[in-house]
Amino acid sequence: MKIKNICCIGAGYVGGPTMAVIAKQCPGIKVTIVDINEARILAWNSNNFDDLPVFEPGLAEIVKETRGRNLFFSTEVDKAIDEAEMIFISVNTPTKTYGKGKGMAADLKYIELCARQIARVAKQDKIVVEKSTLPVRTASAIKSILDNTGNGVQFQILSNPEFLAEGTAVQDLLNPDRVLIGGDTSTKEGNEAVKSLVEVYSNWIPLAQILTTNLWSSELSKLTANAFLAQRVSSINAMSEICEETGADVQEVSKAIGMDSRIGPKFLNASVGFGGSCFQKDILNLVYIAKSYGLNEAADYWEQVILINEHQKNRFSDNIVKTLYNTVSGKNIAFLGWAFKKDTNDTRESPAIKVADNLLNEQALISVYDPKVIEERIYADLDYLNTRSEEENRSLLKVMTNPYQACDNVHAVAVLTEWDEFKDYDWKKIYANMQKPAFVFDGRGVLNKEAMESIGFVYYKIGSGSK
Ligand SMILES: NC(=O)c1ccc[n+]([C@@H]2O[C@H](COP(=O)([O-])OP(=O)(O)OC[C@H]3O[C@@H](n4cnc5c(N)ncnc54)[C@H](O)[C@@H]3O)[C@@H](O)[C@H]2O)c1
Ligand SMILES: O=c1ccn([C@@H]2O[C@H](COP(=O)(O)OP(=O)(O)O[C@H]3O[C@H](CO)[C@@H](O)[C@H](O)[C@H]3O)[C@@H](O)[C@H]2O)c(=O)[nH]1
Repeated sequence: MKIKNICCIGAGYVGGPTMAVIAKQCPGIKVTIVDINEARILAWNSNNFDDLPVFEPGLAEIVKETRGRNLFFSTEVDKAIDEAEMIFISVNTPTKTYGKGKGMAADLKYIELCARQIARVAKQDKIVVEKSTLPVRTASAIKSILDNTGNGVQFQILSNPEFLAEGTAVQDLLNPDRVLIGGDTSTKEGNEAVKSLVEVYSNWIPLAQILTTNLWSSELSKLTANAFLAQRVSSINAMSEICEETGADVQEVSKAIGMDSRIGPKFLNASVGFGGSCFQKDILNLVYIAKSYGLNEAADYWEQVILINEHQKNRFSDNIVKTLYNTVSGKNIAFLGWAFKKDTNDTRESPAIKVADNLLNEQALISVYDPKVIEERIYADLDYLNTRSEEENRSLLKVMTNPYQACDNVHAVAVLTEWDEFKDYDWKKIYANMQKPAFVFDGRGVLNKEAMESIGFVYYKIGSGSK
């Protein structure tokens, strides 16, 4: 079937950019993104393109080009489902916070609601595409709901996991390493559905990069990819601690091992820990799946990736306390960066949150500057932890709109996100206005050690031994 009308349920970090790029590359397809969150849809429809709910380099330009042409944002979910031949489900699948599997399993309630809504509304055959990241075998649950509660129309389920990384979403979507499409390859209808989606992507992606598999391989490949990526970060972070004790430098070690073509140079940056909405959630989900099949050794193996990540965040804040003469009570610490990585306004699972919480427990006073994250978000992240009252969070932590103000008169500066602009600051000016000795804790390894030390800073870089 040649697709002319696509609906995407979920206008978030994945639904928004993914569909904007499909609309750009396929002017003949009408793409409607729907969401129950009215404020979010309003923001996507804003005439001020700085107000779009997702910040991604290059995204505003694409929305400007396509919105109103063949890209539409709406809260009319039923209407968009009814009109579309192909429906992407791109809703959130967070870690469960209640009941069986609490803290590990993926919460599929939003997925199920979408399936039931599609079944209720659909009056013609539809192709339903899983864009959200899902536990392996979710497609069978979606199919069961659709077939048992639908109006007798035929549904084909495809799995089309998204591999974009935030901050580079537009580039990743325009030039993906691969697109993965899983379908029911045992039936003619299943194969035809796969072909329809391949055709959509083939408008801009070479066929050799569009991989088709069975449904379960596709679903599991997404969890596997994230587990492998996060494992690399935890592996290099585990080495960073050994580097610090032995006088090795983790950046030199990364370079040395990355030049081995079997290892490769990417994803070897030691850091204060990985964040983002996916890695932790997806690995916990994988661990839960393995446990549910009784595969305890496999579960323990992958769980270690999370444990090292927790350790890395705690180790960073512990080092700040230890270095500041074992007390930060009443001391001012500036945070440069709150987002979980550069070039995004997303803060989900950002290591900055845990590091701040640890330091606030030690009664530190924190001033935060992030070029893209708004004050409201920072307080919401802290309040969500429920460690202390909202009033206390607001009195102990201040959000600044100017980095020099954030660093004014502080005892220490901590770099929590690798924003490029941090490298270009007037560090002499920052030094002059700080308490002495002036400490810098570089959790991202972005500043130049020699330059910082020559200004006079006591400079600590993650994974850099001083021995
Ligand atoms: N964020 C990423 O970089 C990324 C990358 C690849 C895959 N994923 C996966 O994609 C999925 C979506 O992630 P996200 O970051 O875009 O989430 P998000 O929270 O930014 O967006 C999800 C949206 O779905 C909406 N929604 C939920 N239930 C709905 C319903 N019944 N009807 C209409 N709208 C509904 C929410 O209001 C929200 O706006 C997740 O499964 C995630 O694991 C995320
Ligand atoms: O060498 C590295 C690489 C990454 N990170 C950190 O790891 C986290 C995740 O980074 P990244 O993977 O670049 O961003 P995400 O947007 O979380 O993307 C991941 O998660 C998405 C959601 O599933 C997938 O689609 C992507 O392929 C996968 O890279 C961030 O906190 C980074 O700072 C490091 O500390 N060191």
